[in-house]
Formats: sequence, C-alpha cells, structure tokens
Amino acid sequence: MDATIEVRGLRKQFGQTVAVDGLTFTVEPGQVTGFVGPNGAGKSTTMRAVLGLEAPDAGETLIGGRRYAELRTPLHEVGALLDASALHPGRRGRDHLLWLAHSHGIPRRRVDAVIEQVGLGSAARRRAGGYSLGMQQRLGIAAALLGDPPVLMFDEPVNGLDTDGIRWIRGFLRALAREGRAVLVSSHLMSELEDSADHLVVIGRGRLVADTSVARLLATASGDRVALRTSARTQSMSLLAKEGAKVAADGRDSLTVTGLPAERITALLGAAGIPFSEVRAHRATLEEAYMELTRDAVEFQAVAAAEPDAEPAAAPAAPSSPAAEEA
Ligand SMILES: Nc1ncnc2c1ncn2[C@@H]1O[C@H](COP(=O)(O)OP(=O)(O)OP(=O)(O)O)[C@@H](O)[C@H]1O
Repeated sequence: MDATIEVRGLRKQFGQTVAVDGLTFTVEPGQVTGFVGPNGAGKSTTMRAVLGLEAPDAGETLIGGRRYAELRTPLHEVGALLDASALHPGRRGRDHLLWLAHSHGIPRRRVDAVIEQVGLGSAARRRAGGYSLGMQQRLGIAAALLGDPPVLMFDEPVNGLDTDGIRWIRGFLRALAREGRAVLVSSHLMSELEDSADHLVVIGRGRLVADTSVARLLATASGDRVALRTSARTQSMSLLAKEGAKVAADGRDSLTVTGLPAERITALLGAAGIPFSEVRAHRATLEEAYMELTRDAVEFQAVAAAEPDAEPAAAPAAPSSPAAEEA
C-alpha cells in the first residue's frame, strides 16, 4: 500500500463549533510532516477522523488510498498515539502491549522488539500507573509501532516532555521517516518541530493556512537579508543605499541590508575602505518563519482573540490568503 494520509475536504462540526472546515492535505511517505496550529485549531479532530473515530460531516480521509473502515489489518497499516495517558494504571507496560498484540495476532517477540526500540527496557515490567509522562509516551509509541505500519500519527508527542525526551522523540521521528514511513506529528508550538519536520501543514480554525516544505518556508522567511556589523554605520548605510539596497539599523553597530547579496556588500565596503567585522546572510528560525506566515491570518487572529491565554506561538495571526504552496 502507499504510505500516505489524504485528507480531502474534511469538515466536522460539534454543535455550534466548526472544528474542521474543509481541510485538504496529503502526508507523503519518507518525511516527517508537522501538523501545526493553535490549541483548538482542529488537529486532534482531523487525526481522529483519519482513524475512523470521528465521522466527517463532509469530505473524507484515506490511508494508503482507503478509508480506515476498509483497512483489513489496521494495526499493520497505521499506528497512532493520540493520548499517551490513556492507560490502565494497574497494568504493566509490557502486558498492555502483549494484550494489544494478542488481539491482533502479533507475535510476542514483536512486543519485546518494540520495547527495545523505544528504549523502555526494564520499565516495561512495571505498572503503568507509576510511569512518568516520558515513559507513557514511549509506551504509546511502542503500541503504535507494534504492527510495523508504514503510516504513523502522533498527537502532540512532545507535550510536557523534558529536553532529553524531546530530543529522543525528534531523532526517533526522523528515523521512522528515513525508513520510508509517512509520519504526521502535531504540535501547537512550531519550535517543537524544529529539527524534526521536513514538511508543514499549518491550520487555524479548522482551515488550511499553509502546506509547505520547511526548506521553502525558511528560504522565504529568510529573504535576501544580510546582517552587517560595522563601526562605520552611517557611511555604510549611505554607500549601500546608493547601490540600491534597503538598509535598516538594528543596533549601535549592526545593520540589516536587503536587496544585495553578501558577496557584493563585502566587495563594496572593501573597495570603499569601510571597516566591517561581519557580513552574514540572515537565516530565519522556524519560529520567525511561523510568525511571519501567521501574521495576518484571520484564522489565527480569531483563535488568539478567543484564547487570551494562548501561548505566544498561538497568539499571532496568519497570512492574508492561505498559502497552499507546492506538494
Ligand atoms: N467531542 C467534541 N465535542 C465538542 N467539541 C469538540 C469535540 N472535539 C473537539 N471539539 C472542539 O473542536 C475544536 C477543535 O478541537 P481539536 O481538539 O481538534 O483541536 P486541536 O488543534 O487538536 O487543539 P489542541 O492543541 O488543544 O489539542 C475545539 O474548539 C474543540 O473544543
């Protein structure tokens, strides 16, 4: 089967709340796709719909071209971690996996293999009630991997984890994608996807805001800005402005130059005998790119207004026109 998730025109309403509003995107194999949006944007509802846990009001969701209900061996076709804390506290981690494996005809040795794979080790023989959040996440990921599925979905897997846990999950997601799997991972914080996502699907209020590769998003956000450090700020500004650049002063000795490549700036300053200590092409962070992307979007403004306590990444607003670029 194709390792893909397709969401096509998905709409889901709960009473007066439109949780997902005509959402369309595809998760491709061999990469980690970050599914980003503020709290309440509709990420979990979309994932639940993919797993057949929510019936769409319109549209459809497909795994490898088929609806979840049509999958003959679901655990072998899609693995998911939606809520890591949904565990029987009295049951040992390994028994939880054994029970799941048994009910799907998966051999016992596979249970021990996934326990090793997620680094749960001896903790797997302890009762889940005593598990830390990180251990719960690892057990949930082990369960998702039991059937060795080509498609994986993780809902906020790093939420509440410490730095080591976050680092481990990032590396783990990348490794799963390298094996050719389609990996969809949601987060309400863009920074959590730094270093792990290859592609991003950004949503706000149940609608698509952007569908873009991380590389393209960063290149766009970085623009052709160059950071320049010089003790001769005024001289540099007038020289570069004369050459057609836009120059903005950031600090006592630092300028941001737009419209001229770094090499040309170096050559011009050198020729004019103007001293400088640094000329560096600006590279935007994912967080900056996200802020820029979501600056004007109505979807984000609406969520921010509705949630005054929303975290910083959720508060800003998104592009004036949803930017669904490239596949
Ligand atoms: N079963 C339900 N009944 C009523 N409203 C619901 C239900 N499930 C979700 N919603 C509402 O739908 C909207 C989208 O929720 P959803 O959980 O999908 O968002 P999310 O992006 O996953 O947010 P979070 O990051 O907080 O998990 C929210 O307004 C939520 O309150």
